[in-house]
Amino acid sequence: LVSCAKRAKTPNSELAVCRVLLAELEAHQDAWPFLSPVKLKSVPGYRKVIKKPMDFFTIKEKLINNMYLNQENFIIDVNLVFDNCQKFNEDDSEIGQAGHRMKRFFDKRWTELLRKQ
Ligand SMILES: Oc1ccc2c(c1)N[C@H](O)CC2
Repeated sequence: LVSCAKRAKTPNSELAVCRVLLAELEAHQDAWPFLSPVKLKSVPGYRKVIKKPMDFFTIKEKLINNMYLNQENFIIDVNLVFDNCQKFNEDDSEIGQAGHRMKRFFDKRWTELLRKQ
């Protein structure tokens, strides 16, 4: 998907935490709405409403291709997944609730992992 990326300068340890975090997000039972890109052709309005689509598969591709210059850019992309979800889905919808649970999980885990460093 993304191959000719600029080589990252992020120290390996920072990227290792991002890989651990992403693996936990992908394994979460509420991850199903976020595992792959939203099919823009089959979801009316999504392309117009959501300016920057993002998902866990795309984030994994970017990690593999060293496209994150630092941990912060990784966290910005993960939060983009949840912000897009809150924008497009009602809070009391299935996907809306999954997004809130995933965001709470992510916020807890990255502070735990980063506070340990
Ligand atoms: O009813 C539907 C149908 C498709 C989607 C959603 C809701 N929400 C997702 O955020 C984007 C994809």
